[in-house]
Amino acid sequence: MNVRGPIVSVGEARTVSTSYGERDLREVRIRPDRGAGDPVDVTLWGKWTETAEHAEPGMELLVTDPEEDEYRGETGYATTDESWVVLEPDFLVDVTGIRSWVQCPRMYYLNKLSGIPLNYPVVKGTIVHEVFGDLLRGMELEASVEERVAEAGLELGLLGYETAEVEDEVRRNAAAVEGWLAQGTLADEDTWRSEFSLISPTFGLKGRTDALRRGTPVELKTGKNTKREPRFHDKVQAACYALMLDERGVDPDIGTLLYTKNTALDRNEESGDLAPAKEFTVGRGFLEFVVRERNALAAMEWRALNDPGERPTVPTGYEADATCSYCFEQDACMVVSGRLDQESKAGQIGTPTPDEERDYFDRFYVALEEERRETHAEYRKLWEQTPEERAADDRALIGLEPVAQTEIDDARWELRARKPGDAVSKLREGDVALASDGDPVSGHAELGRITALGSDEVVVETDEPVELRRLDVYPSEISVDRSLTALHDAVLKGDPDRKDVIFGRRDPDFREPAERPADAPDAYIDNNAAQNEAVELAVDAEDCALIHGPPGTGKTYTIARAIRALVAEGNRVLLSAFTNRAVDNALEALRDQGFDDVLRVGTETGVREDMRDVRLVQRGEPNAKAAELRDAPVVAATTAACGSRVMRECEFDVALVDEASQLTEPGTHAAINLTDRFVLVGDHEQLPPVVRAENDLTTSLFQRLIEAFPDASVMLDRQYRMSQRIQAFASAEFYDGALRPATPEVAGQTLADLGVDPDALAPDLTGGVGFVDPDGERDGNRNVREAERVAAIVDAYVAAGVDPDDIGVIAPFRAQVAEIGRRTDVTVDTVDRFQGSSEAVIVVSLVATGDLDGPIFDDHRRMNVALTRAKKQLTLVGDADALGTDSFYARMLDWARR
Ligand SMILES: Nc1ncnc2c1ncn2[C@@H]1O[C@H](COP(=O)(O)OP(=O)(O)OP(=O)(O)O)[C@@H](O)[C@H]1O
Repeated sequence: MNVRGPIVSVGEARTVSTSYGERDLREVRIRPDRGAGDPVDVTLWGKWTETAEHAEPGMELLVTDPEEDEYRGETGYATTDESWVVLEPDFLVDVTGIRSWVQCPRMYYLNKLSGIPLNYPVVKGTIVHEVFGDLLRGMELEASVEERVAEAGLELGLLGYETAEVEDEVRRNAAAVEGWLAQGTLADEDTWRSEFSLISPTFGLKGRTDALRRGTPVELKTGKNTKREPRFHDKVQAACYALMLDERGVDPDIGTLLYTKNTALDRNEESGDLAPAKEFTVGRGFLEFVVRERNALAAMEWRALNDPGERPTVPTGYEADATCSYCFEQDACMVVSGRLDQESKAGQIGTPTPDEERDYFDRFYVALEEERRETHAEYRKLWEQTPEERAADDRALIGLEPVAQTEIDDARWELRARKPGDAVSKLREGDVALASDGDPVSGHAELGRITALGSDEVVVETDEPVELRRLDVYPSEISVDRSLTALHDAVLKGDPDRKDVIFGRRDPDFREPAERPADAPDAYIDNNAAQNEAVELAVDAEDCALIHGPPGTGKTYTIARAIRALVAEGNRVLLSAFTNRAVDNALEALRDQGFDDVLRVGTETGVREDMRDVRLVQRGEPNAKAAELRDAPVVAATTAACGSRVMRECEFDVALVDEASQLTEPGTHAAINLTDRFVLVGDHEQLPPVVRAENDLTTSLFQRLIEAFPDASVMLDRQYRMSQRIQAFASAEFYDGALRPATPEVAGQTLADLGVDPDALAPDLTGGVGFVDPDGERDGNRNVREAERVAAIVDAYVAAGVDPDDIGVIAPFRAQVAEIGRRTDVTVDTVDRFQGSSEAVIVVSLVATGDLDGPIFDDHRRMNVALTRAKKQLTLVGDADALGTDSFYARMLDWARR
């Protein structure tokens, strides 16, 4: 039994005499049942009073296995010897975070800001870990070393290392692992598991242990340790895994640390215990210590968001006993403290950044931490929802039947499973997802990438084999982590000149046309004045340029032309976008325009097949690999990839960022931090940034800058997609009537162009735009009658001769997407999934009846996207009465019925 709920008040610390002698206690009043119950007192005894010191009203407290007592007719609870006390259990702390927190809380904070930089110890450590995994899987040492070092070719090359020296060092480190594994008692492979992901709902922990040996955690360290005992913070890390295993009912009594450098030490020079493997007993007291430290961390993070002070709470370093002068991070710590004017045990150097920059940093730091909470809330659904609820929520594919597990290249696994025919979810090919044996929390789960997702089969690639019975959406924190780093780099390392523009202290500068190179063409694009102006703005920008591109106005085409012009002037260009799709589309446009000298950075499954020939493969000879990346005139990667440790090492003259209106400010910084100048391309009248939290992250840097500096922007006003009739409404409502068809052919498109006889169709399905009211009934997020009607409309178009590939259906909710998908074979998806694409014929299912309740209808930008996907025929299906309740939708209805 547990008690759990938000804290109402925290009592004073007291000492009382008991039959066991003097004992400390502290009473905390909570509202049990997660706030639903009447307040009760929970007495925290002994060392748990330390956790009470961090507790504040509003935080959530969990006490496991408490003792229940009655006092003056009131029920109360008290900790027992079996109890764990956890603050903010919903805040999932990463084990590596606890490890650095124990060294120094401020180091934990600094690590969040700086991310994992590219340096040799990190790369070498990764290689040794991979070799460790290979050895556990029975691979031969030499083959593994060669393979893993080759795979790290790019990173090693960027760091200036040669293959032979790295192989040599890895071999010496790996010898420790091999020697240890060779000891007879460890030979039984079944007792081993390499790399095991663990999540703990009770302790609010998550992480990935290097290995499990007979259920006990083994951690690999590439450093040396000549003491008998493992290092303290290494033990903390192993103990966190022990806690998570404990929650699964395993009772790991020992933890093992493997210091691989020990075998490489010279016995004549080093004294002490040179054995690489050090074991320690995982005692209850130590585990409790780890939980208390985790609680202190979670409490600090809670305060960062909830304390009323002007600035978010961050650790100062005074919380730790550590000596700053011994700390490797001392310099970085002092710089951050100095620039952000933060209190710090290490002291400060440098002058603080201006107020507006610190305010900006604080605002986005908090916004990103809020986003992290939202991500944790997604994690929670993994254990709070039943598999059926998760499936109904489109967040999981359940009931999969494993068909095959095949070992493929690089010691990876391909898992194949049969999937029930009607199962649908948010998951798409290329997504990273959590593959599990049916229970992603207490069973066996591995992260993998979906490589194929057909109507009755799913294929996933993972590092370790799993019985694939369930596949869950994986709520990754990587975007938050990389955004924090990008924020840090932008504010603390950013060029002052750039910051003057970003913070509105001056207008962006542009070169005079006369200063263009003599061989620059008179016009970059001769059939579209706005596009030509956009390219001019891009090549002349000394800070930034903003290209506003409504639907189908040739953003991609213009980006490609601008890149060619910039390269012709000798610039090295970074091409980026929010999605892989947009990056590949821009590359395709570049190649269509005859420019091929590009390098695509991305994972194999992320990059579209026809762009794989220009994809940067990390594997290879270090120098050659580094040169490939450093010398490419155009490098293309998503903004998420721009935040990777490899890309953070790169420099460019100019960044062109597509879909910039869908990026948060920190997400945009990730790309533009790498460059001198930048060009943002987007449309703030279409979908805003994709975030879970409602805060500053919902406005893009693109939108903020275009509103601040209209003179640095141009709007592309000729569209190449929609007929005159289709574009009219969007043009009037979103673009002040400025959007026009680019040519008479575009304006005059009709269904007849597809060889269809319009007379064969009902009148409301022709004429460019039509409206059908099927008299349906909304039920939750679906409307069955409407779905039937939509399918019938699609059938009518097909019967009239439209190719099913030329038809798309858009619905506002996934439930309705599924409802329609069951009744037709054409592409059916949500608005968000349709952004950036188009079809000859689009049918939109509006679902709502009676009123327009729901966030979908509040954001007109979403509707703008839905209404601007069709080229020749757009048919809206919905309830006329519901649409009539809102003036915007009433105007839409008038237009559709005209
Ligand atoms: N100046 C031009 N001359 C001729 N064709 C053009 C021109 N600009 C764009 N196009 C064509 O118009 C079509 C749409 O262009 P593009 O794909 O670049 O639009 P987009 O704005 O990126 O679209 P989306 O709104 O989907 O992002 C393409 O077929 C492209 O080749």
